[in-house]
Amino acid sequence: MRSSSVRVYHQVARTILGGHNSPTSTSPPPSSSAPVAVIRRRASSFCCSRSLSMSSSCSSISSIGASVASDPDSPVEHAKKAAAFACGDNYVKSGQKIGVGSGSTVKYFVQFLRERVRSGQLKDIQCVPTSFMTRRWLIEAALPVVDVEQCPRLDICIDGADEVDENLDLIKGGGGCLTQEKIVQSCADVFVVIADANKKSTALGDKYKVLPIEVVPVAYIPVQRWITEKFGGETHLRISSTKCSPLITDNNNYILEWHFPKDIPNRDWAAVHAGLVGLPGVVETGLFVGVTSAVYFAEHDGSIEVRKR
Ligand SMILES: O=C[C@H](O)[C@H](O)[C@H](O)COP(=O)(O)O
Repeated sequence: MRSSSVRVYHQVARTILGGHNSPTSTSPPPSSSAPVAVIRRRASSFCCSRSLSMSSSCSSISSIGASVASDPDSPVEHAKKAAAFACGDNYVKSGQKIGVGSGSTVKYFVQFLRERVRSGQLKDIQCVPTSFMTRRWLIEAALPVVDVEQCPRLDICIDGADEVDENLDLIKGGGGCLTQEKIVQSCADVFVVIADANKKSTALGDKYKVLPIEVVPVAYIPVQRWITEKFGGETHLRISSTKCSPLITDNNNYILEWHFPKDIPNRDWAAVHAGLVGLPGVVETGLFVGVTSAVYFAEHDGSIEVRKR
């Protein structure tokens, strides 16, 4: 099922950036049949927010950079912030239990929560982070932090993505946080994504060439073999960009990067995910299939496009 779209234009940026649940906002409240809105802020250039570098010295390992430290005044960062604030204004309400994703776009969502709580527009929220870094950001913002042990049911989860296809299915895990992200997303009634427009594609793999897969360390070699035998393609162990060792996840596991074949049968990513997590030693994959309610894209020209399932 493809997402649908309608365009709505908006000329006043402060409605996006400032007005909590503003009655003048042109973004409609979410509903299953609501159209997609595009909120036009301003014309601007755009650049990629994440770099991916693969080691060429060894065919079985790869390294991946964390989010590149971007210029906070760049057009893309302004657009990411606007997308995070617009999403927050449309979905977040007082009293909610909120899953908070990971990555450079989610950092603006934490900023949104801090500002709205400080201004008194949001009250009595509880935040469940999906990574060490997000937990730190929430603590530094003096926001109430809990975990899924205390809050196993969440009203909403808002997260970033590495690729979003036309069905709003996702590849996630570029920052290595996929397992906690999947757990928190699965606890939430509604899951919404905020992402820069470079993440938008027709089919998974068009933009983001690898699927992150978290594995128990002792199993990484057999899992690599099984993936290649069962599904084709190649897998590389993700190596830390700051030490000469594998990247260790928040759960003390490794990440495999699967360069999957282009011809996944029927693009049945749910079947691929099920096959992968059935392999002994595989903890989770970065595939988020059929779970996204809406995506707020930070567009190249500074506008926001909202796609809903
Ligand atoms: O593991 C990392 C997460 O899946 C992130 O949400 C994803 O990589 C997007 O990050 P960013 O907003 O920095 O592009």
